[in-house]
Amino acid sequence: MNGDALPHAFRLIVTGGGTGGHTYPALTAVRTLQARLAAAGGTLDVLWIGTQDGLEARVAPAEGIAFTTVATGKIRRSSNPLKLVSPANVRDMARVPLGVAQARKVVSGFRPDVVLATGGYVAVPAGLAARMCRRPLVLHEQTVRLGLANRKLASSATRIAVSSESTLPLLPETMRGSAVVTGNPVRPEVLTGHADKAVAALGLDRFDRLLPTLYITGGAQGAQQINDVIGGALPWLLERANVVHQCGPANVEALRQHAAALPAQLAGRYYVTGFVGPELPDVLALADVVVCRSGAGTLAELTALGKPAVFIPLASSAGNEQAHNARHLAEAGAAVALLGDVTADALRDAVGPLLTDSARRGVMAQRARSPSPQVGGIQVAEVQGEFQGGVLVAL
Ligand SMILES: CC(=O)N[C@H]1[C@@H](OP(=O)(O)OP(=O)(O)OC[C@H]2O[C@@H](n3ccc(=O)[nH]c3=O)[C@H](O)[C@@H]2O)O[C@H](CO)[C@@H](O)[C@@H]1O
Repeated sequence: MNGDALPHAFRLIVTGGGTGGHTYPALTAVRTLQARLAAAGGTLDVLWIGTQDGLEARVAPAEGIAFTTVATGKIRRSSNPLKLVSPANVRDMARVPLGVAQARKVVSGFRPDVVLATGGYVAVPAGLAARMCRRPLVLHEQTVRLGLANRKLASSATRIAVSSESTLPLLPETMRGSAVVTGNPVRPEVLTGHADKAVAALGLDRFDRLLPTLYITGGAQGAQQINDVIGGALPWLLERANVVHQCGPANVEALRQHAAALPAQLAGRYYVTGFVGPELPDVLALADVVVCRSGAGTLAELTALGKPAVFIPLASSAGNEQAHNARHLAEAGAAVALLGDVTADALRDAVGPLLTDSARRGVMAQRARSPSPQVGGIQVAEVQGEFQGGVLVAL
């Protein structure tokens, strides 16, 4: 089956989530499929299997997508084998069979034409249930190396959609024939934001429009490391830029208190929020420079838009995936990568020239956007996520 020859009434179970990097590609695939079927006079019946505390629990219902949960077990990675058998890991592992049993009931009741899994812990029980119920299982991988959930599911999958050519040689040999390079789908609205709408929606009227705007984002949960580094550089940054700081829902209060000590003029240029919801495209349009982690979703969005970025990768991400992403975009002149322990001084040195020199920003933006040949393991064009409907080719 492919995206051009879908049945009239299509039944899809989509599973994946926890973070934005797994949730938004699933959402984009669902929406694209809905639109394609509607255009052909068909219908999509879709059910999302997620977790109650993941981002998908908010995103799916808000999009009118039927949503259900199953038990999941989070595996805390560690280089120390003793930590792998920690009480928390043992307890969580015990939840996996329960999750599989629950997911099996859901899958056999719904009878999907396909189960699409985009990663995150919840994808494991739902993906295993697909195999048990003999339903086709399609995986989507956002990063160059397979994430933990997709590694667990690889032998059960019918097809795997990957975001980069560079993933193909890394796949288990038995999977290579069923792999298809689709890119990492980016929500289309991310590419069409308006700066003025962000100012109106977030009440940024005290921002100084003669100054550039810096968007700082730590991902859906925020990033303590980024918050700490920004805290150390804040007055200095606010003398040179307006700052929108997405810090994670748990950190908002502490950061607002910290900001209360700023002089009034600088405080007016600082907007702090836990999570950026539907305004994200407009905030990205407003941003002249972005400071962020280098997860695959953020990377796909920033390169598609051509935004100058300073990456502070998550040091412990699987196989140092984020450091790999950051380093290779930096080598292409498309970003600055701050690796290891990052100080406020290092941040000032990286961000300062970008804030004061718009020509420099322009060159970096151009390099981020331009399709380039292989850049040390990541093809910039492929992570741009232009291929919105790509995942459908794998169905
Ligand atoms: C800690 C961890 O395991 N990180 C992984 C996770 O990234 P994680 O999900 O943390 O980050 P990504 O950069 O992949 O995606 C974040 C997504 O959330 C959106 N967003 C974020 C904040 C906000 O306030 N509003 C909002 O909409 C971003 O625009 C983006 O679309 O999955 C990625 C894709 O498999 C991996 O590359 C990362 O290594």
